[in-house]
Amino acid sequence: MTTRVKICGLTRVEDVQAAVASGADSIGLVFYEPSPRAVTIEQARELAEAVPAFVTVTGLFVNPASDFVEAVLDAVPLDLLQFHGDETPAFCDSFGRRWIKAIRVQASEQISEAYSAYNKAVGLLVDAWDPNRYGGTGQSFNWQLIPEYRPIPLILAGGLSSANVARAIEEVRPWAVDVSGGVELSKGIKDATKLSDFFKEVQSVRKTD
Ligand SMILES: O=C(O)c1ccccc1NCC(=O)[C@H](O)[C@H](O)COP(=O)(O)O
Repeated sequence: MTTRVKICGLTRVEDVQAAVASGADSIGLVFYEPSPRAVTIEQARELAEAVPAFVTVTGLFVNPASDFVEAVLDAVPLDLLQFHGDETPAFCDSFGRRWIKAIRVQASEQISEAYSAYNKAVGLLVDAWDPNRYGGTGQSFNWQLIPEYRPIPLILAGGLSSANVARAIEEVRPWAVDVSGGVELSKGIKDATKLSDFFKEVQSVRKTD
């Protein structure tokens, strides 16, 4: 099976272009001010305009106010919403858009519970737990905690890079992988060589399937 790739935390048009040229299926824009990868609505619109047909734009939020999500949706052509905080299923479902729920994994049961609770999501993103940060930590977690039963497509995130993504795909068999820090030069600035190396590794598994 082909593994999709989302590149998250883009802040520059040239990085969007490099990610798309490398083969990204989705571009993630962070609408969470404390993040070093946060974009303004104006910046996001410019970045989204650089995304061609058949590549999706995902807007990432952490415990946002409804009004803020609505304001972003009014200005930026987002294909998907990604909720990375403690949002309820009803909140995630209240915008009339397709959405992904992200959880920070500490135990296997958490994933099964999230599958039941967020059953209207189009993807469940599993990321590393960090007591102080909601995501983009550059840390991986114990992939053995991920159950085989996946009623909703599983997106693997957390500390992925060209050094471990092929092994991650072989071991976890996710629907998609999501990466931010592993393809960066510095926070919010992507590195074209790291992007290209990342995709080569993903491709290497695709070829052996
Ligand atoms: O990227 C951030 O700064 C961020 C901040 C708060 C919540 C989520 C955030 N990023 C979410 C992502 O989708 C990242 O791609 C994911 O957490 C993996 O990040 P990394 O471990 O750096 O690859």
